[in-house]
Amino acid sequence: MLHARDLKFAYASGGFRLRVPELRVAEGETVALSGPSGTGKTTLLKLLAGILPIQEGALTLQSQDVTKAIPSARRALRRQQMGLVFQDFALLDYLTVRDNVLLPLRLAGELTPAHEERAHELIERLDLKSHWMHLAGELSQGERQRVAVARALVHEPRLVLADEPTSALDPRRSAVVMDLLIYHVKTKQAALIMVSHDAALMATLDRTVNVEAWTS
Ligand SMILES: Nc1ncnc2c1ncn2[C@@H]1O[C@H](COP(=O)(O)OP(=O)(O)OP(=O)(O)O)[C@@H](O)[C@H]1O
Repeated sequence: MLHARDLKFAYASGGFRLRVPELRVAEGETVALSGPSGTGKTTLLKLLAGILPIQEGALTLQSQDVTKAIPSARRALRRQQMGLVFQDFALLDYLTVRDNVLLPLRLAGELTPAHEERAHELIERLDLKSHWMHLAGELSQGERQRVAVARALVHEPRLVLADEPTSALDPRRSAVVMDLLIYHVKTKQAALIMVSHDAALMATLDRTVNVEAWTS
């Protein structure tokens, strides 16, 4: 599903350097990225998502070499094949929960009634049914985070990249989110790469990769 080899990345401001000798993630696999704060976990997720450019090394996604793919091709791949949950949730406050979940599909002209049905099911499963037509700007942080999870899963992506997707949630809702993510990966032969600082939560995934050794 994903193969990164000799990836190297540095921000223009200098200082931090990430070097990933090799990372392989198979279909149906769930992987936790661990390591102390500032070791590059979010940076690595952004490289894999194509939000940051690959400066050196090679990245293959579903047998497709995306190392030198142009930005529009990476955007299309991200939209169609990936589900992303980042720490800022990236919701539009002036849109409803429903419209936030469906917006990427609507903008791409790919929205179908089946997507709307799935969005509703996800929102119900995430205990947000009563908020379906509420504005995102009126939600708590935990509610916003769960909307971001629904948006990441609505199009049944092959690869889910999630940066601490339960950080704002109580234990019961964390468990619901983790169940949803893992169920998706296992039933659709997708893959999950997830940043976490929570040992109990990491233990629910197939394996943990410590990013610390890849940083200088
Ligand atoms: N846009 C940026 N420009 C310059 N440096 C950055 C930028 N974003 C992050 N960094 C730096 O890169 C390093 C790695 O940051 P990153 O957010 O990837 O770490 P992390 O392991 O995800 O941290 P945390 O666990 O605290 O979320 C840090 O030293 C950070 O200050």
